[in-house]
Amino acid sequence: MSEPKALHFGAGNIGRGFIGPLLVESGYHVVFADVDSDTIDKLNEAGHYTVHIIGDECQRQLISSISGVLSHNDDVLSVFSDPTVQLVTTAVGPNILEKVAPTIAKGLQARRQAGAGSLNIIACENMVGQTAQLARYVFQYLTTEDKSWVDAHVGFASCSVDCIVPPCDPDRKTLDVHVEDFQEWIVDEDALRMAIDPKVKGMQLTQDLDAFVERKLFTLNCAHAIAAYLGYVKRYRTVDQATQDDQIRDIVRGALNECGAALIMKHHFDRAAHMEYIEKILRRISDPSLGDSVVRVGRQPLRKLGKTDRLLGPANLARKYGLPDDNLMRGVAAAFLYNAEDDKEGTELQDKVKRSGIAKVVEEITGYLEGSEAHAKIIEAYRNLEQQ
Ligand SMILES: NC(=O)C1=CN([C@@H]2O[C@H](COP(=O)(O)OP(=O)(O)OC[C@H]3O[C@@H](n4cnc5c(N)ncnc54)[C@H](O)[C@@H]3O)[C@@H](O)[C@H]2O)C=CC1
Ligand SMILES: O=P(O)(O)OC[C@H]1O[C@](O)(CO)[C@@H](O)[C@@H]1O
Repeated sequence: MSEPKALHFGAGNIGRGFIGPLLVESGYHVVFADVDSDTIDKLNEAGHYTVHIIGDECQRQLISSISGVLSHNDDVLSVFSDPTVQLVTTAVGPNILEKVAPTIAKGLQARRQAGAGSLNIIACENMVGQTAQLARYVFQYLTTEDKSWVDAHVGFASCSVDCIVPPCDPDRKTLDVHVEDFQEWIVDEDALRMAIDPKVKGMQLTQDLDAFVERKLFTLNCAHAIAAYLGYVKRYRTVDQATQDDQIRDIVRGALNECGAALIMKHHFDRAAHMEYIEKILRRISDPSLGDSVVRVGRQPLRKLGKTDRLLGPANLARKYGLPDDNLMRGVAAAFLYNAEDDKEGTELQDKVKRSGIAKVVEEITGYLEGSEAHAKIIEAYRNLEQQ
């Protein structure tokens, strides 16, 4: 039997640092598909790279059994037609799913024509229901005949993916990556079309994905985003520097307690275990050895201000249960001040504020009407932060 393969879109930090290594360790040959030709050339020329695991002892892991294809040419279609490829993953960024969908649709069509059998697809992006969203995009490009084949043969499984992989070499002179030693990948078992074989080390399957996704996005990503946005306002460079600031740390911890109370109510999490989870996350994001910049963690503020994303998602949940939300609202307010250089969404947000005024923009983005209690809290926090 030939070596099993997995096709992974996005040879970036999480692709090279987390998803790729787990697949390789589990016995897969990983074909990375990316738009960046330089990265693809390097992957094919070197055939390996090193993952540096940041922890008490810095460990190294050599990743081989890898290759690369450009994601926008026909080579990637022949990977879809290969029956030894039974798993396709992505880590390209939530806003890019729409762009990879036509290629995935063509790939699935090629697979059907080649009679290469069933397949599972798992998008590993930080958002609620990322693979279901990808499936909706893909279906727009399928014929009726292809749609019924895909329905019967392709599993689109959403997941929660948690491992901090800060960029260690933004210019990608080397393919090496630095990753933290915490790893969690939880996949919706019910959405798989076939068993994942070989099993992927470290991949947990669940029938209760929503609880895991909200626990992670509304805790790790919420804390991270609030620390990054408040850190940006106070001109800290890294998230760990921001969390050393007592005022920021209190707001982040307060926000996690507010959201934690709501998550415990909704998902019936064990309170003590959830409190431990919060503490662990505060320790993780405060680790100076990650050197994670506030501009990486805060990138794309409009996406992060989405109604089900890491800031408004927890704020809405707390409000739904009539629970305190003051710290969450401070985090939301800080996001409205984000204007990092080279961040198109930051620029777009600040242009909107200049054109329409903060009150209108808060109403438009959050859905909280001017004059409501929630809206007033955000504006008050925004005005206070503006003074800093
Ligand atoms: N870095 C991290 O610690 C974590 C990231 N994530 C999620 O993983 C996703 C990727 O994040 P990172 O790896 O940090 O970003 P990144 O920017 O390092 O990697 C994204 C990769 O996608 C590639 N790409 C862009 N457009 C593409 C296209 N049309 N087709 C194929 N490849 C394309 C880029 O060239 C780049 O190599 C995001 O959704 C993020 O939220 C999730 C958990 C952890
Ligand atoms: O990747 P995004 O969604 O832009 O957000 C950055 C976040 O993702 C992570 O990289 C990993 O979950 C976190 O470090 C951070 O909260």
